[in-house]
Amino acid sequence: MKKLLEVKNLCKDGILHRVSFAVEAGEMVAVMGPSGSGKSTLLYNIAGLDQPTAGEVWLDGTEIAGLPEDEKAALRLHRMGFVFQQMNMLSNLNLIDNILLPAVQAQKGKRNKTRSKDTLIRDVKNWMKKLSIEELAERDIAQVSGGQLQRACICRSMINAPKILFADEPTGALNMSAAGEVMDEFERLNSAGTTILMVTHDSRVAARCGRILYLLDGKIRGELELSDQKKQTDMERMKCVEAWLGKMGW
Ligand SMILES: Nc1ncnc2c1ncn2[C@@H]1O[C@H](COP(=O)(O)OP(=O)(O)OP(=O)(O)O)[C@@H](O)[C@H]1O
Repeated sequence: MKKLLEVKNLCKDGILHRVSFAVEAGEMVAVMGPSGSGKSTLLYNIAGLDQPTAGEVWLDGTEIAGLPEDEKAALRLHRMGFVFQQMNMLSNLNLIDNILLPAVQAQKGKRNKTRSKDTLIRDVKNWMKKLSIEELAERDIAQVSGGQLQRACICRSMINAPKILFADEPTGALNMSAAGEVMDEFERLNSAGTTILMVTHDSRVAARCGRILYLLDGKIRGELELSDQKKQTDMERMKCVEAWLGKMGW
């Protein structure tokens, strides 16, 4: 399989210490580790939302960390999707306009508009339908549940067909059933070919990924491969993850 993301000796102030790993196209990988171990910092530095102090981040053949800010922003818009616990939706826009926004931004400045406004709206509605929130298009973001809002964030993150989706505690603010639904969506996206790198505290969530990286004090201390255990039940996979986390000192 082709390496889509390659992180080489990434350092950030005193937080990350020469972190190296790769993610292949089509993988769904979780990053776990104790609070303060540097998981969010790792995600932000990989995704170009923060500037590493040293090291390289290669996405699909482009080194991101050394790029000027405007080029990084363009890469984020066109090739990356983001789903965060805080969700970062704009409160002055309704649900559909929040999802539409990055799609409209991606068309700006393009001499040959690849998607007309009607096409963009159709694409947004298609995503909302896929994630069962099409009835909520006109609602304010304060008028939907946490799970529905997180599904809207997933629509927004997918609207420009990213190469990779970054998620920081995407189920952190959700109850168990909403978290399960959000994970169902991630699994569907991953099965359809989207590569996903997510930070989670939840072993139930991590057990649904193909691989888990364990971060401690800003270093990767272990890795658990789960892709060969697809035939196991969710409960068996979770037990396997919890046993491994126990060995890692979780
Ligand atoms: N902007 C910042 N400036 C300075 N230190 C920071 C900053 N952001 C985070 N830190 C520190 O870096 C360390 C790692 O933080 P980070 O948020 O990456 O950890 P985490 O593993 O994601 O934690 P949690 O699981 O609690 O979200 C912590 O000690 C934190 O206090």
